[in-house]
Amino acid sequence: MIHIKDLRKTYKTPKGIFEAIKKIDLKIEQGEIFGIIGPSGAGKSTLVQCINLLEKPDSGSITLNGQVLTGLSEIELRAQRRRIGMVFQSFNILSRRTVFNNVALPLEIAGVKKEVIKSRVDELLNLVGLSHLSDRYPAQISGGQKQRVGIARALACQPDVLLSDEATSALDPETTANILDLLRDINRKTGITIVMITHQMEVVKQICDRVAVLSHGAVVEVGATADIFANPQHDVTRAMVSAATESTLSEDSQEILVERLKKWVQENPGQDAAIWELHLHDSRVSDGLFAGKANDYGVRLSLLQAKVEDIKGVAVGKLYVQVQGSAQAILNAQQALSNEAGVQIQEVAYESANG
Ligand SMILES: Nc1ncnc2c1ncn2[C@@H]1O[C@H](COP(=O)(O)OP(=O)(O)OP(=O)(O)O)[C@@H](O)[C@H]1O
Repeated sequence: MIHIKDLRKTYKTPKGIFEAIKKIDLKIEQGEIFGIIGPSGAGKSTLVQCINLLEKPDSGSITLNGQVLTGLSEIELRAQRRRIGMVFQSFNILSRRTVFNNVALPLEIAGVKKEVIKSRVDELLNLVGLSHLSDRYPAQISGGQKQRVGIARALACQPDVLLSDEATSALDPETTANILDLLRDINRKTGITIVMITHQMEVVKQICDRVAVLSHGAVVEVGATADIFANPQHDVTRAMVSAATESTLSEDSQEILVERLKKWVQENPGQDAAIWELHLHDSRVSDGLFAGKANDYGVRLSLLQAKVEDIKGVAVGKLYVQVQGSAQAILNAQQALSNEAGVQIQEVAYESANG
């Protein structure tokens, strides 16, 4: 659908040539919601500008449904731009036009007949849930509603792709979730391909089928969202996944738990006890841990705290457990769980019977 091949883009700076995009190769399939994520400065905006034809790459190509977009004349570019609907972080809607007239604008520019515009805009406002606000001005609607106008306007000319550039970054979490639900709904109803450029792993987690992780102008990892969350390979991805699935023990709870751990060891001579933080990346942990395997190693596990989410069918999160048994049994269990069950274990506290 979209094929980005060997894309490179440099900028001239007073310090010399800066490689904003070193080399990007990506294939985005028809009908999918594809996320492009990366930290600040990774090259996301540069990539968006190359895809929407506002920046000319130094080399490489971008093909949309078989049509090579790079290397077109200005007139050809103008026509091709209509095939890509853009949604922006700052909404970019016109304050002097009503909701209806904002959505109608691209159709007016394209020279579409008035009655066709009316029915098309009505249909779009219905799709984004804004029919009742069609006569309002931007100052009279909320941020989330403004973004709905932006989405309806982006879809007006029936583009092949919806390119969302940080569309939810300025919105609160609840409104973000509503806008993401709307985008997923539009994707299901119309089959349109959606490319989500974002620095928020939350966005990827909620709606993207696949994701590419960008760092320093290159794709460092690409795959199905569930796989990326379950088994992140690159440091940048790991940091982003970890931040998005964060669950930590507060200092207060940690103190209380450590006190309890000490007490337990005093009351149970010859036994050690520890608190482990387990990083859960797939369902193996439930088989490997709570289905009784821990018993095989002569330790007892009890759950202290857990934050586990289902991301496209994969359990991702963190568990805190208390583990009790002989020093050797705890060590054996730790090694077996990390080696055989692939569970990442970090020791938060350890109390030994020997003091
Ligand atoms: N016109 C320009 N001239 C020189 N350098 C630029 C220009 N535009 C971007 N850059 C540099 O290219 C790199 C990538 O920038 P870009 O804006 O594409 O990153 P980004 O991932 O979108 O970051 P952010 O999330 O902060 O917007 C940055 O180091 C930036 O300073």
